[in-house]
Amino acid sequence: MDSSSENIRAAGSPAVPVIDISPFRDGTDPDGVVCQVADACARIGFLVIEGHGVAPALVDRALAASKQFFALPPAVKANYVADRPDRFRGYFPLLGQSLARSTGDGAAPPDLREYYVINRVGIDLTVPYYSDPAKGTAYSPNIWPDPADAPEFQAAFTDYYTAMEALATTLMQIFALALELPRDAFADKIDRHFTNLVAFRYPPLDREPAPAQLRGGPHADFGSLTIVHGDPIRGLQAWSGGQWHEVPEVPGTFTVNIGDLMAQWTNDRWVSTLHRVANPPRDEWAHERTSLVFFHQPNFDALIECLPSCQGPDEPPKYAPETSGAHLYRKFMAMRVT
Ligand SMILES: O=C(O)CCC(=O)C(=O)O
Ligand SMILES: [Fe+2]
Repeated sequence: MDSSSENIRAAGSPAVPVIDISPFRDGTDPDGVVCQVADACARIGFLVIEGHGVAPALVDRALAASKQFFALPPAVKANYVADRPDRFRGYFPLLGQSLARSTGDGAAPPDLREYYVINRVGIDLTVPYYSDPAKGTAYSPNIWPDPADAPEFQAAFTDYYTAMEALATTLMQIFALALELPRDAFADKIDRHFTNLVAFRYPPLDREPAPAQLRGGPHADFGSLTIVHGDPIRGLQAWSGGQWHEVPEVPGTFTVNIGDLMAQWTNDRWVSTLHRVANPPRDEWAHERTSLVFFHQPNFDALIECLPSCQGPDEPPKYAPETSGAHLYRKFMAMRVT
């Protein structure tokens, strides 16, 4: 089987470990957590975390607000489409983008999903770093739904974003230690991050999808790490060891996966794993899936180059140094279908 094969059912996945990170957060056994995370990042690039400290009510509010927004008529949702395609904010209609195109497959069909994107909250975007024209649309203000259309959306997403930002900071500290670096080694690369938080809706299927068309085509993520709150409606699958593995979506947990920039930093010692959102089997076509995904993205001008600790005499850097911003925009623009 190759990674483009269209199987729906994947292997169960003992390969993706469930890791309780509370001993790191409360300081009772930080090394134990660091070891488990290092192993998962090197082996499969996916882990499921519990003991993260994010209140379930925050997740529930963000999910409820997403569902309320997506239930609006298409003509209303269209009011929230950004004014230009490289401004990654607001509403993206069904069939407008293709994840697989980001991997160079320019003919891949569009993904079976719609979504809503927000970026930084709680900071002053008029300060020179953020308003600098050289940063393009990276630090554009958010597009918020009118409260008349989705009353809880802005508050729920602001709170969820803030919680994910704190969790990502903790994870980047765990990552630094797992790479035998000081705990704050990444701090000055992520203090002006431009992370997208995206609510995805994968609607029910009402017909056989086109050949190779999936809810989310095969791709690797673009940033440092991704934090996914999935749904009981499964579908997230990771490619490893020559087969697709179902990523366990355990209630109360988050799935974390490594993105391209972490692979570039570590010279592929850690894997930015190919993954996809598979279509449900025929008898589950009526089930829709809603996910909340935090795509942690280092500072726009952070130069991502092989960490000295990941470079040996026989391991020259595999990737040319590249900024976080350049990498992300290259990938974003490749995903466009319409
Ligand atoms: O919706 C999901 O669960 C994950 C989607 C995904 O992998 C992506 O958009 O990069
Ligand atoms: Fe992804």
